[in-house]
Amino acid sequence: MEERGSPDGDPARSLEQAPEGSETPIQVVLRVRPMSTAELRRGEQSALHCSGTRTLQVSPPGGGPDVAFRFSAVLDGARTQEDVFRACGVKRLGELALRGFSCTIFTFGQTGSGKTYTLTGPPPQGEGMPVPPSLAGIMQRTFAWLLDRVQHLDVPVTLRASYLEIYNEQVRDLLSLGSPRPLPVRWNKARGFYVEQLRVVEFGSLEALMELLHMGLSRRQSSSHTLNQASSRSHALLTLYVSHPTPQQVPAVDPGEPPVGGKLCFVDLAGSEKVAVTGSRGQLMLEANSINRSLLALGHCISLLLDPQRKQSHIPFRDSKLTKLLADSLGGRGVTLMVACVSPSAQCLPETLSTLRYASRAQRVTTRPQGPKSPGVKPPQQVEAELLQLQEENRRLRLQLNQMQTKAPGIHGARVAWAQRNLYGMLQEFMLENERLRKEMRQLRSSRDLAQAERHVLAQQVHELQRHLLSACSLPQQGSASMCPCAMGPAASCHAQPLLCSCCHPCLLCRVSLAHWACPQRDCHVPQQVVESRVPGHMSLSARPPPWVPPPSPGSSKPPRERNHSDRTQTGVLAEMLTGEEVVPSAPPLPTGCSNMPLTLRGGSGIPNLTQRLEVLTHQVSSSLNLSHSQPQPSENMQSPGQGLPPY
Ligand SMILES: Nc1ncnc2c1ncn2[C@@H]1O[C@H](COP(=O)(O)OP(=O)(O)OP(=O)(O)O)[C@@H](O)[C@H]1O
Repeated sequence: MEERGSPDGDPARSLEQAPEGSETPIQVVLRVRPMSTAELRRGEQSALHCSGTRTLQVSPPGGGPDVAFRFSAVLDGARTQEDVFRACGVKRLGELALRGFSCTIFTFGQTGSGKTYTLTGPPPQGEGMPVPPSLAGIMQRTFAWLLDRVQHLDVPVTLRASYLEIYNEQVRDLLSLGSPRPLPVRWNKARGFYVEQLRVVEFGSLEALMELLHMGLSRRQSSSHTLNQASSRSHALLTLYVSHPTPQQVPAVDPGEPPVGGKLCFVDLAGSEKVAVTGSRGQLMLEANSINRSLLALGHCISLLLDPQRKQSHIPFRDSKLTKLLADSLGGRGVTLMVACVSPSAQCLPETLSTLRYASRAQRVTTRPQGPKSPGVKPPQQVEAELLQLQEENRRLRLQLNQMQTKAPGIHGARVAWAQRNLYGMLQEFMLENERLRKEMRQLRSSRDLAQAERHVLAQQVHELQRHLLSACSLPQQGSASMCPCAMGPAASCHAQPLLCSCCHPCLLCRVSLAHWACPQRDCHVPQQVVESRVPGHMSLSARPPPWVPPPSPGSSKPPRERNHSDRTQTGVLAEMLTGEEVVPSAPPLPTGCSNMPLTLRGGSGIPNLTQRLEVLTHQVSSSLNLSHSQPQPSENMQSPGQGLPPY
């Protein structure tokens, strides 16, 4: 006979004997339920035989060698609920939880194999018909034992409970105040996987805890199918948190977080099922698929946990909510008991063999149980030693700090000096320059306004004088030769001719060439007004030669002042404002007095030119008026052109 498994008695005993943190195998108890009424009615035969208290023999229906499976405990259908409770060593697990360990009891098996019955007893037969105490499951018995045990403890114990189900891969709070809603499963280093916002309820009596249990059971998803009239369609996890609220205990990190301490978790897994056998359709089939998937993920994790090398690397606990929440129980620091449930019927043998293999693998998985991290009361010698160690560390750190401070001033002072020299100095320079630029800007604006006003007045005066001059020149001269409109002399007979010599510049006022007296063809000159009216494409005003620039005063021995940068900047800005032309601000000083080079209007020279022209025009007007009144001979009154108008 082939024998599998390596159980070793009481599931919690190995932990009692082994030191904390050592490799501890998952304990597996096998329970074979009695043949159900339906199975007996169908005349099905039993294929399982218990051999002793720890071995199960499987006899294939078609003959062949028996296969034996060995577990921590094997319980046949004749065993009572109390027998199961004792055989599982749940009291020892409860003691470990009180000491701060994290303990898990989970049932596993085919649908209808008796998992829920084992944990919570048979379902109530109706309203107001409580389950007889003799049929109470592991959970009720553990609750009763725990509450009794706590009352006899010397230290106060706080008990809390949470209850959730994983239904179609969603975590739902079975103790929620409102209707259950999906809750997220999170992970952090300190807690591992946990359900966020899960309600944790404190209880102080067995009745209160039973109420919580019934509340959860009534909310849990269940349906009827071929193999089970009240089949659980979800995995259910009820957790009891045990803590000792002593002054030494580290307070909980979050208000909603269970206090640091031990816990005892009861997991009622939904049963694996073959939908072809159970006849599940629609929603039932969806539920069955979800259940089977999560059980497959659990089996996969268990298989990988058997490989020591894989165990060190990666176990896919994240593949399902179930494996996430069982991660610590299977591969972490918990103490775990698995109760595998099977049907004795030969018709269920394939599923039963699957469960047995599953359970055999599971009992080879080991965990490293760890107790609470919160420190207990330390002996005085240890406290004294730690105190001395801390004092020494404190002295050493102070010394290091002093050394750093003695070195620091040089570095610190140099940095401050650098900052003062550079940053603060730069800041001051910028502020001064800004102030200077603001002042210069104010001056420029005021100069610009003055220049614009002056220019406007002068332009008006020029216009007025021009009008006077033209009207004076057009007066009829009886008995004498008619005067040239430029008032330089009598009008030449050529005024009637249309051509104007190209070397001559026109008079600004009468448009007659101002150099006609020097021109060999001056007899052919005509007033510019006549030319403008006769010649298309004549020169526009803007295209005419620029105004005159006054020469330096001959009597002045003072050399022209060298313009500095500010002057040039000011001049440039003014010129741009006045002419609209771009002027290079860094232009060299103007070549004043140079009459034979073409002049262009440059900045501030516009205003003196205009003033000069005004003076000349005023003189011309008065001369013209005098001439027209006294009718002098042209030869007598001919003035030197150089004395009349300034050259261009
Ligand atoms: N040891 C037992 N003694 C008497 N009746 C039992 C025993 N185990 C299970 N039963 C009965 O068998 C039926 C199925 O049991 P149970 O609901 O616990 O199975 P299950 O494994 O939880 O199924 P599912 O996975 O579908 O929820 C129930 O009617 C239950 O009362």
